[in-house]
Amino acid sequence: MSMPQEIDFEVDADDLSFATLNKELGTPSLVVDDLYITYKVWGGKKVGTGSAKQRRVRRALDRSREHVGAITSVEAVRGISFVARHGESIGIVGVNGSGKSTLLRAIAGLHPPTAGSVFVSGEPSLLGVNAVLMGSLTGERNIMIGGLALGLTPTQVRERFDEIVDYSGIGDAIYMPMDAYSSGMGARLRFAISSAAVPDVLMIDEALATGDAAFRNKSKERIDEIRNNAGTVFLVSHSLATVEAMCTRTLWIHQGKLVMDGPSHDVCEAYRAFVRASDKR
Ligand SMILES: Nc1ncnc2c1ncn2[C@@H]1O[C@H](COP(=O)(O)OP(=O)(O)OP(=O)(O)O)[C@@H](O)[C@H]1O
Repeated sequence: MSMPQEIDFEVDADDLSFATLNKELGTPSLVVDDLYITYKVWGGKKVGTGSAKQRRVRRALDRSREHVGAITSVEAVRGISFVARHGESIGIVGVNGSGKSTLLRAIAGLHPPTAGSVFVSGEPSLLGVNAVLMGSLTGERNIMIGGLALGLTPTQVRERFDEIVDYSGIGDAIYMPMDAYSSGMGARLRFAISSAAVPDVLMIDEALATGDAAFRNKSKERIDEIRNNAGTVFLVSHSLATVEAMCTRTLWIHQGKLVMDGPSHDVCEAYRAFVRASDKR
């Protein structure tokens, strides 16, 4: 799919109608203020253009740079600002490489901002449960690891163990290494662990995409439960149907920028139209 360099209908944060979006919502749970995340990639740059002979001469004249290696900057998130409130479930959509996961990881505190800030009220719980789980270990061990990452004590994890296994519905597979799970089984267990603590801020990255319809219904109930307990849920997904079903509000990220922020239906419609138009080009 070809991509335009810039999208010309960028939304100015000042124009957003928070009054409509946040009707009956709680106080802010998260403030992202002019956030920039830049990755430094070593050796990612093209060595040079021109003929092979020209490149050899250039390398001969520039030995020191060759040994140091080139550094390429990837600006994955470029000046994103928004406020999330208690009781909101927020979808994040955008094409591959638009910066969705990077934004989520920054919210979880896994990436320090290059510039700007992320303020979180209360305990931002997920904090990378996906990141801490280990495929070579059994589901049972991963429940303990994930539970501890959520801030539960070992006793609390043991108390909730049966409930997490029941919720995931994976049965005796819990005693097998997670590497042996199908993607759907892995997604179910990750979701069951991530949401075990009814966290203040739950972040879900594609985890629901592989679940079946029954599991998606269960996930929606759990998301609603977290929202009813004044939590905030973020969901990154390529499934617009899932985002529309689960999220009250959606952010559309493109080339690291926030291009639209509003009710899920409106944003998903606009994004669908953009993808259709891009496909035709
Ligand atoms: N660890 C990394 N090191 C260098 N560049 C990275 C790293 N992770 C992501 N990027 C780059 O940052 C940009 C945003 O990537 P990100 O994974 O956040 O996008 P995404 O919208 O989640 O994509 P997808 O839908 O494909 O999962 C891309 O250009 C990607 O190549």
